Amino acid sequence: MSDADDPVISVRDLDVHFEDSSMLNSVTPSWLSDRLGLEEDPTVHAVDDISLDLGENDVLALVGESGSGKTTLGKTMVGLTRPTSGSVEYRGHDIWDVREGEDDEITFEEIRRSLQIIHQDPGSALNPYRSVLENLEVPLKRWHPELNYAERRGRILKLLERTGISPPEDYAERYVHQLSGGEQQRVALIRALLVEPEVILADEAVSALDVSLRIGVMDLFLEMQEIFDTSFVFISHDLANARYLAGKSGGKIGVMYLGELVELGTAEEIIQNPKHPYTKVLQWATPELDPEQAEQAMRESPPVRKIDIPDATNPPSGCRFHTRCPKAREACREQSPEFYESDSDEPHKTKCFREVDDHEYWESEDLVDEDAFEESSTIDDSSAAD
Ligand SMILES: Nc1ncnc2c1ncn2[C@@H]1O[C@H](COP(=O)(O)OP(=O)(O)OP(=O)(O)O)[C@@H](O)[C@H]1O
Repeated sequence: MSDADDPVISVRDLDVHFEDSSMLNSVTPSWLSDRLGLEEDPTVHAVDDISLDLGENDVLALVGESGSGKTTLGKTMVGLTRPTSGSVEYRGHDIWDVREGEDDEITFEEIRRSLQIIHQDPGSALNPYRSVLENLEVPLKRWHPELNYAERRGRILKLLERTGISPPEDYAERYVHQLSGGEQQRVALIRALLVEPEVILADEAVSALDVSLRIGVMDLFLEMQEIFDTSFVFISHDLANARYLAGKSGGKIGVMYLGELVELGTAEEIIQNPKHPYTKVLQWATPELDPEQAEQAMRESPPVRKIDIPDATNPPSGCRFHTRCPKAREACREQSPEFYESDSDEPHKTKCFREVDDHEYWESEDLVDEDAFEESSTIDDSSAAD
């Protein structure tokens, strides 16, 4: 973070829970739920007890498997999802107090403008029946009504050119469906940038792109971040993408597991010196991070126990990863670890008792037997890192 004293977004003790409205629960009468052992109105712990800051011109890459709470955390950070408890502040103002008129020092409109989102499917933010120019005029008309048509067009053409969409006059007249996936994502980024936001939440924004196009779009994010001084919250299930973005921008990687932030640190710390056993699983499942070591590692068992991935409606007691962790001991089942500062030169925090030399973890009984590991030939990469 560029200025630790003045975060743009500040998250404190954040919980976001949902009532489970899955089909099975919503259509099952209560007498049958009882028989099937389904919990009535089970609560999904999408995000639990997370605190973090996002500074100016900062990059935070959130990684973790599907359902770990990345999107929920990101959307709550930009004011799209309401916290169940805890707070999310934009420049010292509780976003939901502002939204509900309890803080009128700034307007909610101002917050909405400052915190933008781009999605995995850029088409969802763009109207397919309008030209690129017409699509990009929408935010400018809303937020800069003082501009006339020629001024709007001038700004849009300049940004198209800057983001590598050339010739801009030609592309401005095209319809969205006439653009490639990479071009659509660039236009979605321009749409977000045109309102001069302070933070852009990019939710799996490169996942749908061909591998060859991903680097180009990530480079564009980095270039735009520098030019516009915009902070990025970048969500990805892929540790390699997270490393690329956070590493090149001097940002951080946050690793999530079952609704909790389990490790947070600079990209190099997370990649070169991972502390949490779950981060080591993600690293194992991302061989492109270090192809030389990966070849050896793939011959060994993955560092995770062979069990069904727990459910966010009923997270395990104590450390949530203890049911899969190869290092789990009795203390992990009984107590929840705090977010301990790791012993390294760069900022690095880990939610694991192994960071505390004199923790009773070290004296408690092992929970793991040798047969409990995945066969390396049968592990499903998508379950480890998807
Ligand atoms: N509106 C909602 N109502 C009920 N449950 C929800 C809702 N939104 C998310 N969840 C649940 O919250 C948990 C976290 O979901 P979330 O989408 O934040 O995870 P994620 O890490 O972004 O996953 P993915 O990569 O699959 O999008 C999941 O169990 C999900 O099913």
